[in-house]
Amino acid sequence: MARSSKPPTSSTSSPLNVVVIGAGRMGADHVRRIHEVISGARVSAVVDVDAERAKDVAARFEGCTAHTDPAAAMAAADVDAVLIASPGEAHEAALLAALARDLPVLCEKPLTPDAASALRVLEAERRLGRRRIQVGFMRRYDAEYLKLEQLLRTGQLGRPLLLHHRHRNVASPPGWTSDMLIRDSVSHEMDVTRWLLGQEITAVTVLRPTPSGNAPGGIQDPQFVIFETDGGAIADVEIFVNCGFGYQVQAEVVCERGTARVGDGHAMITHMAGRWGGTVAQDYLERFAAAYDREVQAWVDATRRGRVTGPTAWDGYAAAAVCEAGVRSLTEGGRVEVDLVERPTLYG
Ligand SMILES: NC(=O)C1=CN([C@@H]2O[C@H](COP(=O)(O)OP(=O)(O)OC[C@H]3O[C@@H](n4cnc5c(N)ncnc54)[C@H](O)[C@@H]3O)[C@@H](O)[C@H]2O)C=CC1
Ligand SMILES: O=C1[C@@H](O)[C@H](O)[C@@H](O)[C@H](O)[C@H]1O
Repeated sequence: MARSSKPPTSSTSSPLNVVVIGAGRMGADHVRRIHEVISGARVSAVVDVDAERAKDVAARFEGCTAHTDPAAAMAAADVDAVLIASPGEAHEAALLAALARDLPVLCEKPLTPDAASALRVLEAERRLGRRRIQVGFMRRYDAEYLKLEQLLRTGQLGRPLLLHHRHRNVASPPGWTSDMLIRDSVSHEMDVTRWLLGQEITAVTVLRPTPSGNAPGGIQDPQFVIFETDGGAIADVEIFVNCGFGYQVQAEVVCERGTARVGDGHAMITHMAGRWGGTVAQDYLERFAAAYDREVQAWVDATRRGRVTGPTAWDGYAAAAVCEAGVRSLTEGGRVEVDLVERPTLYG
């Protein structure tokens, strides 16, 4: 947990004024969450390059203004914090503008789309001399993943040896390409593997099974991804973004003295008319609703105390570096080593 030298502009009794950049699927959902679900913050401005979209989302909440330029919105006098939910390619500019104003930021994953731009952000934060950025790897706030991480930390199961992940989406959005399975989807497993094991990923191998006949535009879907870590563990990820039936995210850790598994989604099982079963979530907004709520509440609470918690810019950079290795393995084949710079002392 890092302590910032600059307390938020708001006093602890007044809500944090948040600028939300990007009013698409995630941005609009975070705006709703800040106004309707969590406490201690309000959205003072919504920014989107699509002026109509910004206006539409801002108009739902009293006193919320609409903008098309992130830097101009951040320049307003009453801004305490920034939530970035624009596409990954737009994150670097928004992050650098927020850091230039010493504003705390919750940035949706990815921190940035590649390691070089992520390093530029790390360098800007290092120059500032304090952590201001939390990256939106929300699985760290999911009740099941939290339990798993706590169990592993007790050491009861012994040393983790293997980690199996499954990540399935109903259908990929229009225009998806094969590398997006790694960059947009498997980036979560990169973070969760590093977090659960407390180890860095050192090499990535992407295997390409015969694609599903339902994969649009001939994209390579599914893929089977293997991570090696600096602690000697191996993690595998089945990523399948056109599975058709539901949104499933599961993880099983195999340790020296036992295993633990999350994500089976057995909230309720029915037995009826000679059959038994439950339901499968249909997307991430449903499956991880509580995790997003917990993530944004934790960010607001920490920010109001002048602190920065959660996944750091280093975590975002590490995921970007692993993504690059993964995309190279996907396109060129074989095992690709991850190229990580030395971790700056700011990130512990
Ligand atoms: N944590 C999670 O589970 C998820 C995270 N994401 C992440 O959230 C971010 C947004 O994704 P979606 O909402 O799905 O995308 P989206 O395409 O629905 O929305 C993006 C919005 O940003 C706007 N925009 C584009 N460039 C901009 C700029 N330079 N400044 C301001 N606004 C700009 C677009 O007009 C659009 O309204 C991405 O980084 C994505 O990876 C997305 C889905 C799930
Ligand atoms: O971050 C996300 C999306 O961008 C991505 O496209 C999905 O595959 C993930 O499940 C979701 O959590």
